Amino acid sequence: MSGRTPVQTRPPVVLSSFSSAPCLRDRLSDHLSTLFLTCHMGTRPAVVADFPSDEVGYLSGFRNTFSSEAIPGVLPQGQNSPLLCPYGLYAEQISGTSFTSPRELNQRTWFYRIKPSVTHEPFKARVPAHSKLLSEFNQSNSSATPTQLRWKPVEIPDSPTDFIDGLFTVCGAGSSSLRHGFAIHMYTANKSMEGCAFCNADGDFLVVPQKGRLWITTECGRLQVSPGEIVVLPQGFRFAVDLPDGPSRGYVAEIFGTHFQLPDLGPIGANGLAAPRHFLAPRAWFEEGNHPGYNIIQKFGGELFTAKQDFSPFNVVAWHGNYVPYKYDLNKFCPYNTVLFDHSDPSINTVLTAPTEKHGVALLDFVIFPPRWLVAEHTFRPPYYHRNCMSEYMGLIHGGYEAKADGFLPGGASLHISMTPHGPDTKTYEATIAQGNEAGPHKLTDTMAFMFESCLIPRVCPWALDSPAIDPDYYKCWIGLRSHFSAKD
Ligand SMILES: O=C(O)Cc1cc(O)ccc1O
Ligand SMILES: [Fe+2]
Repeated sequence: MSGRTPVQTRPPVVLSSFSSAPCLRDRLSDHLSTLFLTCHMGTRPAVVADFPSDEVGYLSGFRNTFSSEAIPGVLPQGQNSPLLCPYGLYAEQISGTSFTSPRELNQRTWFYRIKPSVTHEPFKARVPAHSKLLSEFNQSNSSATPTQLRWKPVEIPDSPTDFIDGLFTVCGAGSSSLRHGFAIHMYTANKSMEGCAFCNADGDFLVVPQKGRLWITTECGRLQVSPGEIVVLPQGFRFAVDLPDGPSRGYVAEIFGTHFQLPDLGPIGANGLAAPRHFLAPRAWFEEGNHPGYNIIQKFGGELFTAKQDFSPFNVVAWHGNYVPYKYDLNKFCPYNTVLFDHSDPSINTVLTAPTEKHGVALLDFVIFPPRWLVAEHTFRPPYYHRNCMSEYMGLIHGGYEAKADGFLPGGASLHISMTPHGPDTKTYEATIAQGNEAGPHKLTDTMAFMFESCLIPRVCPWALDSPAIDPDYYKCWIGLRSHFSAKD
């Protein structure tokens, strides 16, 4: 993938004309990357040329402690908070866990930035308010329903809509203010965010783009995320989403009070599933100069607040720490499965898990159903019929899903809440039985479905239940299942 395609991304930044210190860009040393030079030499163009390519653009590893500097020598050595930081930068820490969290869980990052993020006018309720975001679920704002729910892909709007305006909550449980729970959102958007950055004070976003790439600028640097990849934007990070392809759609899981981890591998061993080195964090990248009227849009308690400032928040010249945004390519996942008989539980393909305090019980598991070989003998190979104490929200990135012959489309979704029965539709059942025991090895191709699975029971938002995308006939996909019973086998 080339990261060098010119595209309209961030709006122009007016370069500072009053700085008494030499401008940072005049102090670039020779070995700066071309990438950096493109963005920062000369008068800053209205077009930012490129986002990083996967080959060179990122730092690799899950939960590593990273260091990154856009100008060599900027990172203070030997301490976090020198009286004067190199190049006259401000030191600022972002804490993703309490100061006293155990060391193996503790997450924080130090930013070295041109101005600290506190330099803004007071937060005010955003006008117009966003009416379709929730971060606390109760009887007054959402419904509990045990029925099987399915949605067709939501239409992408014609009117100009950016990532923030196009985000809407589907369902969730718990509360961001009690630091326990989750929300599932979708977004449909068609234009880049302009003159503003988003900051989610409520929780971490795990974004699953289904259509259209997302070019995401964060305080740690920039990430290019394509459908088939996911990105985690942790609580409190400021970010802006550009849409180089225009119309875009995707899914978002938001978790309150915890962060994602890699699952333990148990008897699988030391390797397999998602490899730590395939998680990619951005390299330091910054914008310099004045930007009058820049808005920070903060989601706090599910409501949006805005604060004005006169500079871009993407002014971090160097950083170090282990609390970072990151992306992961689902095609790099190494799936495990049954090799002789029976159907493995879907937990076998967990990419990331957000734990609760109960061992083995997830606040939110992110599980995928990637292309893979099916080889099980004398086995009903599609997902079994089941009821689960956990709740299952599913989405489809591309292709088809093995349990549904039709009706579950890329960009669509389903929700099977705790103990609600579900499983393969009638067509899938009949076709599988028709193959008989002689089915040989078969490769599932052109598919990438996923599931957000939670121990909490989500309530569904009224606009999701009333949506024109809801499939009122979903239950009919099972109604045709006939009795094959015969008292004599
Ligand atoms: O319901 C679903 O389609 C998800 C799912 C898949 C599977 O292979 C086994 C159990 C399960 O819940
Ligand atoms: Fe299921």
